[in-house]
Amino acid sequence: MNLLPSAPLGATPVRAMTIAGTDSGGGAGVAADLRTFALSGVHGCVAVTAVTVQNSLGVSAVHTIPPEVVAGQIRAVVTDIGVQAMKTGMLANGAIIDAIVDVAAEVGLGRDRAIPLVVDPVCASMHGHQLLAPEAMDTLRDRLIPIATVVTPNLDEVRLITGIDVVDGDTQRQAAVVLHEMGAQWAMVKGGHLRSSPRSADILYDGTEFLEFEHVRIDTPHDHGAGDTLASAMCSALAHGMSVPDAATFAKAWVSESIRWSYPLGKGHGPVNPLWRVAGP
Ligand SMILES: Nc1ncnc2c1ncn2[C@@H]1O[C@H](COP(=O)(O)OP(=O)(O)O)[C@@H](O)[C@H]1O
Ligand SMILES: Cc1ncc(COP(=O)(O)OP(=O)(O)O)c(N)n1
Repeated sequence: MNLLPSAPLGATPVRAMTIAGTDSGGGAGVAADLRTFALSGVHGCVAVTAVTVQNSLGVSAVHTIPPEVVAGQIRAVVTDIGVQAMKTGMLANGAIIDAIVDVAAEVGLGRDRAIPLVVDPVCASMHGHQLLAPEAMDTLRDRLIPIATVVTPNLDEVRLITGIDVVDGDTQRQAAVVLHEMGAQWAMVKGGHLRSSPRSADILYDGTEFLEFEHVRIDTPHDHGAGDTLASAMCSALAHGMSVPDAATFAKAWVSESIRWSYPLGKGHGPVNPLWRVAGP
């Protein structure tokens, strides 16, 4: 695959910010995003939204950060360091989403503004633990999705956001149309959960054409953090100035390799592994 360039040693790299939760097991959330940012030539900045007590078996507790502290982290970074792209992951509740959307208008974040925004609408962990309060769904739909440069739901998230039960390529495309109509500039509907298919195919749509990104389904239980890794790779590519379709091509290849080289960790699901990028023989 084509890799993204790193800045010469001593020079300031491009910057991106993740607005997301922490995973104490290090597999998903902020930890996953920072791994992908660093390995794709991007200096990663962080706005923490929540701390999760999490391991390979699941999430057992969540502590949320006050909305004004989330907004403060974003404002502090944009006004000093400057970023070329941002992504959201776990946002925990509607008040945090409101704070992000409000500060986004102030700092020029979102579609048709200076800083592109990848929205990974994380609602629950792979074990079913809630990572977004159900009452925040309207705020996600009505306020955050309309400022997304790209929104990247998995099929469970698609069902919660659009009510569409994706069972094949046709329903996957229907869901992409609805997400675009909700205001996202591009919708990428991920097909990782269509487990009966021998290929894992994601559909990208911008209101005019459907683009498909697919890879043979890799047989592994160690896929924790796959969604975060796809979205952060897309964010890195956008920070480097790539178009959304080119960023999606990069991100799909990046996450596929990272799933291929995932490893066991703990007693449950291990993480996907972007360290293939630097691993030696
Ligand atoms: N077993 C797999 N083999 C190859 N690609 C996969 C596999 N599982 C997921 N993917 C890809 O990983 C990315 C994350 O997908 P998905 O599992 O649907 O999201 P999430 O991790 O948010 O639940 C997508 O690009 C998807 O196609
Ligand atoms: C803190 C935190 N953020 C996000 C997730 C979800 O990770 P994701 O890659 O979307 O999916 P799973 O690995 O849970 O399938 C998380 N678990 N924790």
